[in-house]
Amino acid sequence: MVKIIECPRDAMQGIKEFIPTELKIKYINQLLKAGFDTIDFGSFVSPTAVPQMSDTVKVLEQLDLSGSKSKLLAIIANVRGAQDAASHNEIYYLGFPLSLSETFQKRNTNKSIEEAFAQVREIQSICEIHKKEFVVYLSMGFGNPYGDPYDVEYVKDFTGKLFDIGVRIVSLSDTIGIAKKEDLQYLFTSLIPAFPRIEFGAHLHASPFNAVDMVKEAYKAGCRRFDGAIKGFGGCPMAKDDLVGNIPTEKMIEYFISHDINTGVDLNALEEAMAIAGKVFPQ
Ligand SMILES: CC(C)C(=O)C(=O)O
Repeated sequence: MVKIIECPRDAMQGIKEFIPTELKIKYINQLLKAGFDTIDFGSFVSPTAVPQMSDTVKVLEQLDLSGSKSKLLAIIANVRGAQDAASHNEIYYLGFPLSLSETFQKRNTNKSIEEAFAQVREIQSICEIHKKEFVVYLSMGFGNPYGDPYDVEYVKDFTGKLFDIGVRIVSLSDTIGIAKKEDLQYLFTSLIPAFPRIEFGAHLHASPFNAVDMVKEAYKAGCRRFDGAIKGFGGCPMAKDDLVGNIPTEKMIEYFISHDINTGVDLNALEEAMAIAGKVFPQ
């Protein structure tokens, strides 16, 4: 069994033209019928920084969770966002991107890694108080284009610090799609045995041509938690001008089905969601 985290938030956030709230609601409600483990549905971040996500609360209010086995995840970028998100009972996971690259951390949040880590500490305790699960995304998890220090020992050390403050889910995020198969293999096979009490995930960005190969490599290396977005839409608008898409969910599912690996996803409901995606995203 693998956990599939469908990320309409990541797919939508970089689109300049505002997607009508009603259409977002319709799309996410269909995704909720498809049986994904989790839906990364929105973010509690500055509407100036990410205007597309400014209607996250309105969207949340109209989501139909009855009968859905999916859990909702909201991305947050600071303590205030965490408090806002934690006040909503429907939200199960808070997800915080913490960069392994000092340059990207500053560019993305105007904070140093040390300052961001102090926020992680506070958010961890907010999650404990509000009984939320906390997912830390290690952005630039496979290296960075800025020449900032990076190697597997550095990632291990970072993960150890997160473990020490109580974090139990860490998702390695290939923010700009630079991971190679060997990196996935090396990183997951080093981290998973070193931290048996942490659930590791893969939030990959890749071209449609090598997306499935990347998933395959991460799976072989022991990863069981995978983020994706239907048709590979999306990418991080803070990282690059030309977005590198998400892993196309339907391709990932095709791969798992062909290897008899259960995803829990209902293919008919997925197909219906893909039809709506055609209206949500500019082609
Ligand atoms: C917030 C994280 C998960 C992200 O979208 C990324 O790093 O691409």
